[in-house]
Amino acid sequence: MKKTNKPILSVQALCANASAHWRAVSDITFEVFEGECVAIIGPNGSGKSSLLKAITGEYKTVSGHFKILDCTAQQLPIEKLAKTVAMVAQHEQVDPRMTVKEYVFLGRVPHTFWCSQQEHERAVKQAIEDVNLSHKTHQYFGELSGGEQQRASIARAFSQEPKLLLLDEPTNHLDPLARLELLKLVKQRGIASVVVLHDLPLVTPFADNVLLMSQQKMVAFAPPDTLMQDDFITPVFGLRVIPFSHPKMHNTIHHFEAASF
Ligand SMILES: Nc1ncnc2c1ncn2[C@@H]1O[C@H](COP(=O)(O)OP(=O)(O)OP(=O)(O)O)[C@@H](O)[C@H]1O
Repeated sequence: MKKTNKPILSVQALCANASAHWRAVSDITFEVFEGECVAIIGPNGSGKSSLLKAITGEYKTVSGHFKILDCTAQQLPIEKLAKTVAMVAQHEQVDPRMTVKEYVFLGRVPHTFWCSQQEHERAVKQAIEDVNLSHKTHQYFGELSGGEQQRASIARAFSQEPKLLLLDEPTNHLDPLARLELLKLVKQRGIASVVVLHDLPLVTPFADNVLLMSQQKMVAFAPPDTLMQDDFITPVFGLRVIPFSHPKMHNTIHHFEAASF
């Protein structure tokens, strides 16, 4: 279907360097529209985190470009960029002596001079509720379990109320139900999101489009039903895809097994 609105994120033939001697990602082209979720998949070391770092500007664009809200990184004022994009990295550096509330409040920093204290409080409370951490609001970050820390980081990103959410392996440390709930919540929030996922069975129910990476390059960008096929998955992951119909939902779900068995 042809889309009429402008993408929140548009990436065209992007190549980015981590340092003068390291090409982090090459030949990346994809778009994310409002309310859409894109899953980035690929084996360890295929460049998924590097791609997110290229989009946040941590890695230097050497050719091609990316646009956020139709502006290049140079055109977007830093305050607007801070309000627009929220990122949860794989390993967040958080002061363990902050309470959950103090930490989630950091998501409000880009909005400091634009919203009332009431508005900040509302956004923080809602974000903490959304990730089911209300009962830990006043607990220190360092006293949370790994999964709870992960949820607090997501709440920090939600409280920022961004237009674009970048999540690097957000389901790490989460129990099976919490994984499903988190991805459902990201979808429900309706924020354009780009999410690195290792858990392949979660991709089809969650993602509108999938970006498959191998050796720091994009292999394909397509909807899950197109991409979750042996032609794409086996050469990259060494896995065979077994699609079958969900007995109640009547949609396709995918099972994966080693191609060598
Ligand atoms: N600054 C750098 N200098 C040299 N190599 C780097 C640098 N940054 C990343 N790499 C390498 O680039 C490759 C891709 O790293 P990246 O973290 O993007 O992979 P990934 O797909 O996110 O992996 P994982 O699934 O294990 O998290 C890795 O082999 C990594 O060692």
